[in-house]
Amino acid sequence: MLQELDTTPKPGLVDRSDQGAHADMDYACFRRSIEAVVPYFAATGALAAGKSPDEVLWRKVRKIGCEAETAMFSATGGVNTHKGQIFVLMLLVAAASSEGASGIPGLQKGIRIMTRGMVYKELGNGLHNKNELSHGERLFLSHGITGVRGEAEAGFPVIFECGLPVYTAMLGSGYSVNDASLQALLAIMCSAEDSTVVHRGGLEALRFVQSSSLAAVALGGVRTEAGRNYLYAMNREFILRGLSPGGCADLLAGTIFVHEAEKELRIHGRA
Ligand SMILES: CC(C)(COP(=O)(O)OP(=O)(O)OC[C@H]1O[C@@H](n2cnc3c(N)ncnc32)[C@H](O[C@H]2O[C@H](COP(=O)(O)OP(=O)(O)OP(=O)(O)O)[C@@H](O)[C@H]2O)[C@@H]1O)[C@@H](O)C(=O)NCCC(=O)NCCS
Ligand SMILES: Nc1ncnc2[nH]cnc12
Repeated sequence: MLQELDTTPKPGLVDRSDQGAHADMDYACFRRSIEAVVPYFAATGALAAGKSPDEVLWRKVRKIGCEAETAMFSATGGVNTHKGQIFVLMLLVAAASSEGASGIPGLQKGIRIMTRGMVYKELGNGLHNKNELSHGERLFLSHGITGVRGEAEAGFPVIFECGLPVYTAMLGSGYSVNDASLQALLAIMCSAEDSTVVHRGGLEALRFVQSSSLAAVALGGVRTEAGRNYLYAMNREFILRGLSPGGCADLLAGTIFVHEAEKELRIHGRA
């Protein structure tokens, strides 16, 4: 979580140099949020150890996730800093600590089993009767967007097929952790259906985020001066338009976690 926060310059997002397109949160607020939620991940890892990654485990993990969300809101004074990230990382921590984890295929399989049917159960069924809807729920009804739940049920393809290969290749070529994270974020932004972006600016904003990320990658991203300049310009433009790809930041944190978890699993002979 810290590495995601520290990655700079992230377009429209809070980082070491600015607070992106956010009036209500800054770097210090994110640090408080991280401090508040970290213990819940340790609890999830301990709970999942040696267990099958199934619906029973996920129900228990989700309860811890809800507690983490409550701790986040009380640390930030009610600001949603990490709701999506808590959800993504809880799932990944549970899958990586569980019995089923053996390398990337095992990790993805565990996630898919734990979240099987989630989109239908939580979005496709009965939302019309709910009094209060979250942004994600509302966007499902208006645009059919499945957001973080759809990503999870599909086994986080944006992490495993976009973020992770780019992150690993960049580190393997000798780039810094910051550069590798930025390049992975661009790859994620090219593909993710980020409901935070759609909530703020509609489908047009999502197309803008995806096409400007593609343009940045085409220029070489952080690997060229032109790409770096473009990235700074993207940050200015996202701030002007009030765009924050918060869901993509969550998937970057997931990418970083998977990279580290894969090393750990290899060390312990489970990859
Ligand atoms: C499943 C839960 C995440 C709950 O879902 P919920 O329906 O409550 O929330 P959503 O609106 O669907 O948002 C989920 C957050 O997921 C992130 N996200 C969006 N798209 C993607 C994606 N494609 N892949 C991954 N992640 C995605 C995103 O989080 C980030 O953005 C947040 C900041 O957004 P911002 O616009 O600045 O702030 P808001 O307050 O949201 O808007 P304003 O009102 O200010 O305009 C930041 O958090 C980032 O992390 C989405 O926000 C999970 O919470 C859950 O399981 N909850 C428990 C449900 C339950 O079981 N309840 C019963 C008892 S506890
Ligand atoms: N660094 C960040 N800035 C804004 N929203 C986020 N959601 C998760 N990480 C974020």
